[in-house]
Amino acid sequence: MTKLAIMGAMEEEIEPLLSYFENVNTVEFANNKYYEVNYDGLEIVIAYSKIGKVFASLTAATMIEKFGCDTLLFSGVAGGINPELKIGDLIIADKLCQHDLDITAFGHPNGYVPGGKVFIQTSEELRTIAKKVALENNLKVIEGTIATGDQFVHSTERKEFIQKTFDADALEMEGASVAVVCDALNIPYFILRAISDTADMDAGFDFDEFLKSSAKNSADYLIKIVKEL
Ligand SMILES: Nc1ncnc2c(CN3C[C@H](CCSCCOCCO)[C@@H](O)C3)c[nH]c12
Repeated sequence: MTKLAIMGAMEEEIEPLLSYFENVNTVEFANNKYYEVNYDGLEIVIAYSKIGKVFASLTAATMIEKFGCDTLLFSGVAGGINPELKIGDLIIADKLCQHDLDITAFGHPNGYVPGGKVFIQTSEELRTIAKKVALENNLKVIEGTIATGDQFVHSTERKEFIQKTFDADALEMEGASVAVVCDALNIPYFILRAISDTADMDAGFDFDEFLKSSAKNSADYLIKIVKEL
């Protein structure tokens, strides 16, 4: 029987998800709160990690190791790189990388450390379900590469570095760390984001303006996917 982890990074990213559920049991653990719900017989644990790769790794590992989740879905917002991605648009990650992981001084590529890999692939099965749901609901969704780093990107220069180095379509601060954890623990995972800004000089203003509406776009689509699991 599947036990599902649904994760975001910010409270604003899981608030629209929690609104779908009643009878929520809250478990406090490791300076965080984990919300247990039951949905059509499906056991689900929902949490927001707090911002950045370290918090996201802790939450993903906790949901799997402590709560026993065997599938992990992430819902949230992202900065758009691919010009096809407008604010509010949805992107599903087929693979993820860490744009700020850098030991190039030793001849290694950006995003690589020994024992790791630059790109980590998400679950093809979950992506297939998601694309079917998008088709059935007439939702425009892009599938692409998401780059993760511990910085809010708000400059064309950094955005272009990430695009050129990783051919990334969008960027954020948690997805690749969730990917490393799920890949190591052999847990199928799915990373969904809606665009809140385009990671350039206007990013901060756009983020503030579109966080809530984009987080809802992602959450509403994710719930439709959950119903198919
Ligand atoms: N351009 C961008 N660069 C990097 N990441 C993103 C993302 C994705 N999420 C949103 C959030 C931004 C962190 S700061 C939020 C403001 O906090 C305000 C609290 O005072 C973090 O969890 C990553 C959207 N646009 C981005």
